[in-house]
Amino acid sequence: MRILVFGAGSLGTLVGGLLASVHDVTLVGRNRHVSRVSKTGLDIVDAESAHVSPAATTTETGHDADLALVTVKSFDTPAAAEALEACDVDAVLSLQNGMTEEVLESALDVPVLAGTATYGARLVAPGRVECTGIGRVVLGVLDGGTSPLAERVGKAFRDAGIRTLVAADMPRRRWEKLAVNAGINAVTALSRVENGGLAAGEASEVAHRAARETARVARFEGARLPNRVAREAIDRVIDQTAANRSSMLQDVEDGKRTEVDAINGAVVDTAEQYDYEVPTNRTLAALLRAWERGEGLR
Ligand SMILES: NC(=O)C1=CN([C@@H]2O[C@H](COP(=O)(O)OP(=O)(O)OC[C@H]3O[C@@H](n4cnc5c(N)ncnc54)[C@H](OP(=O)(O)O)[C@@H]3O)[C@@H](O)[C@H]2O)C=CC1
Ligand SMILES: CC(C)(CO)C(=O)C(=O)O
Repeated sequence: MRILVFGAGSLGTLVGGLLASVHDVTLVGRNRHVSRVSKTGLDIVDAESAHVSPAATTTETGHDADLALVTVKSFDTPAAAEALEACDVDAVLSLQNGMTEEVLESALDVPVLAGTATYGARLVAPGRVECTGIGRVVLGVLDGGTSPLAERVGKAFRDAGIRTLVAADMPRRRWEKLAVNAGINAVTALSRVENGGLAAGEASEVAHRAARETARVARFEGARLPNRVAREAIDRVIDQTAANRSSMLQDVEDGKRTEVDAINGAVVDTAEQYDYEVPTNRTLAALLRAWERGEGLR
């Protein structure tokens, strides 16, 4: 399969690098990283280990591929969609956190698959990515159900050794992931604790309230996500990733823009459509945006 990875940062480089062992992969990313990959290849280290040589470029448009994998941060999705409009790709798959697939779907006239990834990735130097945890990719049809395209993409991922599930219930899974991220990411970023710090105590209660609100909004949207399932999901992730510093905590520590708009902000925006109040998500979003507007960003 010819695969274009749009956004060769941590996750895109890891997944694109793994795919490159059996597929024809082009990474679209930033200068120092892509020029190192073009010259000497890419090292994948830690939980996965490989040396691969995908094509790599800073050129965003004019590519021809069977699949474009979108792995930019959520706030860069509109720009990614605009660039992909000027490419010839047959299908798109997002592995981003937050509700980004709708942005891609409204801008592009090719099928957009939904995806979630629980692999851990960190681009530690140009041409070198750490796999900090082997997780799983779950992908499928955005509105649910099955399709030959989703099966073909799932097989392409599995052929490359990536643990992958093709799921027919992506709407529920996306909301479940959003509930987990709405609870864990903002709370760990604001309280500066690792995920395990939310196992008990006041911050844990805030995280659970945010997840519960998200589950309620998911049900308004027609997703089958009872509060109990959302609670079990967040508890499971807190337990399994206790030592993790969430991606939003890392962004705050690095003085970088966060994905709050696509996570807690998306919960608030959707809740408004149903005249439903989500005070915990609203507060978390307001505090993170205040940090972003203030002295926080470098
Ligand atoms: N890292 C992980 O372990 C996981 C990440 N995710 C999700 O995956 C997504 C990506 O995360 P992550 O990989 O960590 O983020 P990164 O910031 O490491 O990667 C995104 C990369 O895309 C680049 N980029 C943005 N716009 C363009 C463009 N127009 N052309 C070329 N390159 C571009 C960015 O460059 P620049 O910074 O210079 O703009 C950056 O290098 C997020 O939604 C995240 O939540 C999900 C699961 C795990
Ligand atoms: C699941 C979780 C919370 C793991 O840290 C994550 O997705 C993130 O940090 O963005």
